[in-house]
Amino acid sequence: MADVTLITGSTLGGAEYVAEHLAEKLEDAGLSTQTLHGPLLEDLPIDGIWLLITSTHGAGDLPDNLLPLYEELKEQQPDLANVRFGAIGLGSREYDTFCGAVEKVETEMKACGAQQIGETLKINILDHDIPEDPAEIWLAEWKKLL
Ligand SMILES: Cc1cc2nc3c(=O)[nH]c(=O)nc-3n(C[C@H](O)[C@H](O)[C@H](O)COP(=O)(O)O)c2cc1C
Repeated sequence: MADVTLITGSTLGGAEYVAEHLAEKLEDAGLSTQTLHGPLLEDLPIDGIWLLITSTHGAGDLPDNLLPLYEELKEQQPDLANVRFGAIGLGSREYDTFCGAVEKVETEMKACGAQQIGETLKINILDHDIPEDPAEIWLAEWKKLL
């Protein structure tokens, strides 16, 4: 099992680029990683460390590729007491539902007993042309908490 499992939800690819960048940084720091774009529960280790990175679409909705996992968490309520997780959202302040998807995922992870490491980073793409930059800064602090 990898030290950190990165899980993405993305429609246009932005969250996937962020995940790939952060996976590289984690590997540089000597941690092993696995990156899964829109996995199902059965694809995931139910212990260890997850790093969830998702954009928001529709009106505060999850990207289509992360929706099945989110629904599994809601409906099956798997026991995630041995999972610790970090969370990053990509969104735009143009919307009232800024980063609504990552908030939903965070709530559901906690409802399943997972313990959050650090605070959720919400990246406003209007302020950051390159979302990898704030994500990398956040990661440097997050890594210290592992
Ligand atoms: C149709 C559409 C709806 C969106 N709705 C929201 C929203 O409700 N809240 C938000 O914070 N961002 C919203 N966004 C902004 C996206 O989350 C943002 O562009 C993000 O960088 C896309 O990342 P992705 O390439 O990983 O899908 C929306 C974007 C589009 C195109």
